[in-house]
Amino acid sequence: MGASHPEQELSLYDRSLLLDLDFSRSPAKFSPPISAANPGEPWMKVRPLQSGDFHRGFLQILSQLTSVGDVSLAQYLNRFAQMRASGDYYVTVIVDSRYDKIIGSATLVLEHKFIHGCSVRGRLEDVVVDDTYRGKQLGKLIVVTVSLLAQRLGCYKMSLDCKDKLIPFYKSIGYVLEPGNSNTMNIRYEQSNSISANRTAANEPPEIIDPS
Ligand SMILES: CC(=O)SCCNC(=O)CCNC(=O)[C@H](O)C(C)(C)COP(=O)(O)OP(=O)(O)OC[C@H]1O[C@@H](n2cnc3c(N)ncnc32)[C@H](O)[C@@H]1OP(=O)(O)O
Repeated sequence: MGASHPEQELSLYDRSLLLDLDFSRSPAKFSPPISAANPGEPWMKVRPLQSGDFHRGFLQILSQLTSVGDVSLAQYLNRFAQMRASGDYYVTVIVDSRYDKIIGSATLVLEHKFIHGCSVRGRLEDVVVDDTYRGKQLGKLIVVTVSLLAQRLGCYKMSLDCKDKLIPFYKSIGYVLEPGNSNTMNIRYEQSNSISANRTAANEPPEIIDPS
């Protein structure tokens, strides 16, 4: 596993944003204390998603959360480049450097608004920890990391959708069910006739493919 030229890899966002996050601002309790800068083990790193993470099992770990589908390297790199160019996607991963493998991930998406004086809201998406590493505070570590990042980036609030059984997990990190305002509603669409379904990796713009 691992990319052959990691020094040429692109980072989704500026890694230095993670180094001075103040974990004492989070209501989450860590025992022993850990942070994004010091995750507790020398072989563990918390960092932005990189262009080479396709080869480090990033999509495989997402498949422990939901269906990923048959995503090619070209599709991964195109999506990575789109997210990077937008500046609104903070996909953050935990790496086990002993095996050069992704073991956890969470995404902060920034939603730009006109309301509240052109404010920015954070959305917490796609939280997952590799099943062989669960129960070791890594879920809390990655969620607190992106939640503090949202605060650092000026979000006025951060929201998430989750299954009922995970409510205690998110409550322990400071998320609350707001009375009268805690419903998730969805409408699901057939993908077959959508514009994006017809935009395959082959006919997407080739110039945004990263060389690494
Ligand atoms: C916004 C979203 O993306 S929601 C989707 C969340 N992701 C998933 O459901 C994917 C599958 N599940 C996972 O990847 C993991 O179980 C995670 C990310 C939910 C938790 O990761 P872990 O590394 O095991 O969590 P961690 O060790 O930090 O546990 C923190 C606390 O939450 C509790 N907890 C963890 N998972 C669960 C769970 N499934 N149900 C209830 N409590 C839980 C732990 O007991 C622990 O409690 P403690 O602090 O009192 O000891």
